[in-house]
Amino acid sequence: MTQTTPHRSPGAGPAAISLRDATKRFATKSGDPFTALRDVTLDVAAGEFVSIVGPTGCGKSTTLSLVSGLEPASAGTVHVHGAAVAGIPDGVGYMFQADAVLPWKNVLDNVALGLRYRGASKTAANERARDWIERVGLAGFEDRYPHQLSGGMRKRVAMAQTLITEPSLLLLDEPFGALDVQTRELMQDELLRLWSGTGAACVFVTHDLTEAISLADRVVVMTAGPATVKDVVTIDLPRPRKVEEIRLTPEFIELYKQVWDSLREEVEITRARGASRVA
Ligand SMILES: Nc1ncnc2c1ncn2[C@@H]1O[C@H](COP(=O)(O)OP(=O)(O)OP(=O)(O)O)[C@@H](O)[C@H]1O
Repeated sequence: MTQTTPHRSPGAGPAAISLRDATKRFATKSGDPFTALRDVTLDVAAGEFVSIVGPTGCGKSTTLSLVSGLEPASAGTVHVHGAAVAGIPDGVGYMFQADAVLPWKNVLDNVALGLRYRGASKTAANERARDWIERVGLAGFEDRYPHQLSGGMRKRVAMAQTLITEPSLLLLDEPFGALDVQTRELMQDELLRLWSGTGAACVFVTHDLTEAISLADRVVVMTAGPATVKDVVTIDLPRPRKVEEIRLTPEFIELYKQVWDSLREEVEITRARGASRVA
């Protein structure tokens, strides 16, 4: 189950993302730096889907911040497509739990936004946006504003908004966390459908082990904070996957046990710390 570093699929191509002993310390008011992440070593290949799970507050989002260039590493290295990360690398697409759709723009303008920022003409951007709106199942809703859409529909807009720029790195931070269970499963299937064949390296942070396993080629289990990689579990389930079906298979249940066995200890450590703080 556990691989030795660097954590990487056998036979995979050159790493799209490569962290080596990446450590992140934040300055604090007391003057003592707070270590959020320590010695994280991880490779993600182009076209690979990696889920990151770990106890609450351990440093999962911070890992994404290092890859996206939002935060510099305090020690160690972070490379994207072979180049050291300094600022936001080209080709990064980000999706968070909170919608990034702009309430004052309609669906068409929201989806076209990324291309417009990159200098595409309105006609060209709108044409591509209409295509993506169709791909995410929202044809006919181009003129609607975000408040006129359901949570799942807004998530579809966010997906189209992210994918229209054809990112080579897709960083997803609990993107479906706020959705009801049925919509969430639907969106997971949609994400796999839209991502498959794009060649994008995908890093997906979630608290939900079922979601992590259903989507990924590998699940990275992080330790209690400051987080480092504890285990990497290879998810050798066939693709294409239908998430609601694959979850019922004995292979899936076995993988779930493996991931949970690894994670449980870290969750207990985190809970014990929380209890000692309020004792
Ligand atoms: N800018 C910052 N300044 C100081 N501390 C920070 C900063 N960003 C994150 N932290 C701290 O770093 C630790 C890791 O945070 P992070 O958000 O990466 O955890 P997480 O695993 O994504 O959390 P969750 O599971 O709750 O989503 C936390 O203790 C957090 O308070």
